[in-house]
Amino acid sequence: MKNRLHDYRKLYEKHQLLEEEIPTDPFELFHYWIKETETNKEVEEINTMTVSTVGLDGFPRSRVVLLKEYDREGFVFYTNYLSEKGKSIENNPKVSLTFFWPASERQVLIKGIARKVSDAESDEYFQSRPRGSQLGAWASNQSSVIPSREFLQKKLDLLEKEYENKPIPRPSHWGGYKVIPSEFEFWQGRPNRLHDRISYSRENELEWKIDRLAP
Ligand SMILES: Cc1cc2nc3c(=O)[nH]c(=O)nc-3n(C[C@H](O)[C@H](O)[C@H](O)COP(=O)(O)O)c2cc1C
Ligand code: PXP
Repeated sequence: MKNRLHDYRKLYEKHQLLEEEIPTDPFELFHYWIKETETNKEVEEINTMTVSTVGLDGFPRSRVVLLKEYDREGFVFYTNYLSEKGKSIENNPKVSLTFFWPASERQVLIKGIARKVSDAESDEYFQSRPRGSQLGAWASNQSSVIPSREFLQKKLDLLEKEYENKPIPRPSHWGGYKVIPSEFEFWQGRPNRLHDRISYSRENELEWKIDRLAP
């Protein structure tokens, strides 16, 4: 059976991205796009992004994570350092991030190097999480094969007892990565599939080369 999705057809026409209107600093444009998307209260989880890594087997692998912080240096997400992605990053820190905000017909691609954030930063973020999420980080040996759902639940039950009325420390294998970009691409959907694509490539600490790419 062939399932055709040919009739999904959306015309992108909400915005445009023109050279004369963009900042020289891609972080500024990213910030502007996030802030603008945030004003649309119908958009959920605008901080989701796809992080792609190169696996130990040489294959790329992508998964969604939550962007928790960004500044003029880079983009931070939190995860298990011993997960599949963690091991991949340790072996090859070259990653890409992809944001897709359908409501504003926009996509942002980022190419960069992932570096662990400091223990102090990871501690601070970990302590801000709900206790359930903190225990979840202890309970889940992320990416490993487990026998059943019950296995996880039992681990959680034991951890709840162990840490009852006690602060939960951050597992040393759980923390943040900051992706330091060397390239950004801002994609704005336009009619006739003739989208605007503006790329920023890092030239030095402060300067970026701006190019328009064919859609
Ligand atoms: C909306 C959403 C947000 C997620 N956020 C995170 C996150 O911030 N950190 C994380 O480790 N996994 C997050 N996940 C789970 C990952 O997609 C993935 O399943 C997990 O990190 C294991 O990936 P790996 O086995 O490739 O390392 C999220 C999944 C979804 C759908
Ligand atoms: C496995 C996993 N780890 C970490 C996170 C980040 O969660 P939090 O917002 O609690 O830090 C998520 C979000 O879905 C997740 O699924």
